Amino acid sequence: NDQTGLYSVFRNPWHTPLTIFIAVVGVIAIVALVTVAVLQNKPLIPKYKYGIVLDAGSSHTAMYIYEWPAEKDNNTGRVEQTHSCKVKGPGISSYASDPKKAGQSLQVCMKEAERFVPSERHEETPLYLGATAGMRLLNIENSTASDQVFQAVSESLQKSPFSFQGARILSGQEEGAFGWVTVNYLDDRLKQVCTTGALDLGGASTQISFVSDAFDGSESPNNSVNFRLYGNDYNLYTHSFLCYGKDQVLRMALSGPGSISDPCFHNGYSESKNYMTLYNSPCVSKRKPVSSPADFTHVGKGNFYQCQELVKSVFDFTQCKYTQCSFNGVYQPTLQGPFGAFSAYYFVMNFLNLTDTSVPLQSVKEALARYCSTPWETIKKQHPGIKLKYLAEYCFSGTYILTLLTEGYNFTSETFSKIRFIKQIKGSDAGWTLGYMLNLTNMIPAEAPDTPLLPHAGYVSVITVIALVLFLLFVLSLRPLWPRCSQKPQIV
Ligand SMILES: Nc1ncnc2c1ncn2[C@@H]1O[C@H](COP(=O)(O)OP(=O)(O)OP(=O)(O)O)[C@@H](O)[C@H]1O
Repeated sequence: NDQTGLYSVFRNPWHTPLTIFIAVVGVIAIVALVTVAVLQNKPLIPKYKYGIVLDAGSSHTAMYIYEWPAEKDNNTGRVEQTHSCKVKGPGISSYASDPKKAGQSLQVCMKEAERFVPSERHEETPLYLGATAGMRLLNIENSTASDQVFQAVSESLQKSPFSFQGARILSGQEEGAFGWVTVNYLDDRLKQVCTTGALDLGGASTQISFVSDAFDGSESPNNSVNFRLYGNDYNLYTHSFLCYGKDQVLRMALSGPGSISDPCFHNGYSESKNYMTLYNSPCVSKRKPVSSPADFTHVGKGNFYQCQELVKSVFDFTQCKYTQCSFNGVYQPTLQGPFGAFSAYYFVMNFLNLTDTSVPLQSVKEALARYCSTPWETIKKQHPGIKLKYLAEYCFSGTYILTLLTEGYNFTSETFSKIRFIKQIKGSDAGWTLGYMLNLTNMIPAEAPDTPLLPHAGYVSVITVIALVLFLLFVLSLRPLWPRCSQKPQIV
């Protein structure tokens, strides 16, 4: 019949119930496969965990909040600083005569932490307080007062909703080593053989830490720290010089020869200062003159080269019982690799516009010499927004930094260019706090964690391509069932 004949002519050979069925099932299977692949392996909605570290330094206390994806505790480079808070007032060691105030001073930052860490995470968030050189000095001077300060800050931190893990003094070695861990963790260097050395300049101590092929720890075991991180063994050289932070060195330089007319301060600078406050530190107490007036006038004369000589006088280069030393008879192996210099190294060199280490060392010194010889009145006019105490000290601090690096640690004009002055790396402050937390939370495994073969997008693409190929093969395998077109026209 005509109607059947017409239908036969225009009928698509694929439109048989079987091919339609195969096609539908195939498409559903691919969609299902890809959906499962996408959903199964998709990163979960970020759920973060938190850790808080208080850095109780000699000049001030700072709070750092770190966060990391909850399911990735063990992966390198995933812990980030999400917030920091500067505690108002001086460092906790300055509250020796009124310890309660040390505890109270932390409260504003702790309240801030309560807002930054989601409340459902408060209870499980570890909170640490580590104290550095200021408390080391107070502990030497008056251990009862130091205990009382710790008692007061611990009581204050126990009141917070976080999981307080204790307050303690870090040894100089820990401070240096954890600073090195922080820099290398943030730089993603910990899976590599070549690491970055760490230079930290605080108010009361300074640390140098680096890996050197020439150092196996045998010559000076006290300077050796061994780590096994991500499957690599590191033998780190580290040393902390107590009293060689920039505030204490300033006292030493002031109480040394030429203390009243000071080449490290600008011409025209003149301030009345108190001898008692100058000498109330174990770093300088021995230098106190037998009979000194209550006050003295500190007058600047702005001369970099004389300042350099004065600063050099605080280092002892006369004794060394090892093959080589930095200063004060402390062993130091040959410098190796790039270095990151942070804390006061950065604050000072950044202010002086001298962070570019591709500039020859001689030109850096000349620039600093020009700055030091600028009259105090001009300096004040040029930098109206800067805290006067810092402003007055930049000439001294810059001179101390260059002298420490070159005369103290033996950086040459060539190796000076390997130093990077840094404040932060990828948004996290360089300093010991991150390394300290990573260590205490066991976040850096000794062995390298297994990494997935492919990134997520690559994985989904591979699954999709394989699914398509399988589907095509399946359809081809059904070839015998395919409807065939008749060779002859159907119209009779
Ligand atoms: N913007 C700035 N300009 C100049 N100096 C600064 C600035 N900010 C801080 N400082 C000083 O830099 C020094 C180092 O500061 P930092 O906070 O790193 O040390 P700290 O932790 O108090 O000392 P330490 O580690 O020895 O206990 C201190 O003397 C501090 O007063």
